[in-house]
Amino acid sequence: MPLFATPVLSLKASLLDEAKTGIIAEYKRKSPSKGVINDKATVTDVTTAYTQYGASGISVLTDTDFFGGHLNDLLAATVNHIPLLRKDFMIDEYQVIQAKAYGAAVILLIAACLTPPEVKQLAGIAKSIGLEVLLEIHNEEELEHICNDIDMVGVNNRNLKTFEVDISTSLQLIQQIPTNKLAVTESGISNIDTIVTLRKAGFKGFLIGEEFHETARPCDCFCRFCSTT
Ligand SMILES: O=P(O)(O)OC[C@@H](O)[C@@H](O)c1c[nH]c2ccccc12
Repeated sequence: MPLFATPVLSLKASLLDEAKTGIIAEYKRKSPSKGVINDKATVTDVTTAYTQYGASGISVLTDTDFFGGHLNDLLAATVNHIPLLRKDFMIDEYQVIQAKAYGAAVILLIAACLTPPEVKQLAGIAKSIGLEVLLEIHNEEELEHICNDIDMVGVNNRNLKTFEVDISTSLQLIQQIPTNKLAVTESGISNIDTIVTLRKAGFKGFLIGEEFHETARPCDCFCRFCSTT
């Protein structure tokens, strides 16, 4: 079967499945805010454990400069039968096609990096090749970037300029996210109580990275979360 005709998994359906945790677990080597996060655990080991312990989806950073990731990390994660999000700064059609070729089910479009017409264009291309689209917003103005081809809206709790995280960003913006778009909350989630609060507010997806890398074995931290969510 030609690559582009192969069916992809749906992150949206997986997040709506109440038998699962709603967690999108991230594989991350380093970040501009924290420096080195994980330089030991391999992408295959970590993503396999995330899958086994009940993640609804997996986010793989493919940006090299800031996050130490690579497209081959995405490919390595495809050994698992789980929706994969390509986490990168997407600005070009080529990257969307590349995401599909390396096994992603979903792309991230960051409103802060794109104009509303650019979001529309890239989201349209993604949908035409069977990918889902997660639009990331940080503030009220960026709600303007939401268009038909967006499946999920992610509120990033991390301020891109100061790197500070504030969960109230999610709690405020959820009220204005259209009800036909699945709401995801991103960054700075470090305990189960926060998930409970955000779930009550209406979020169906919880994107978590750093917290799972607090030990040399990210799956141990994930396991602790999942036994109680
Ligand atoms: O590691 P955290 O604080 O749990 O955050 C994960 C994820 O939300 C974060 O990595 C992220 C959210 N949006 C991004 C855009 C680009 C790079 C990274 C990100």
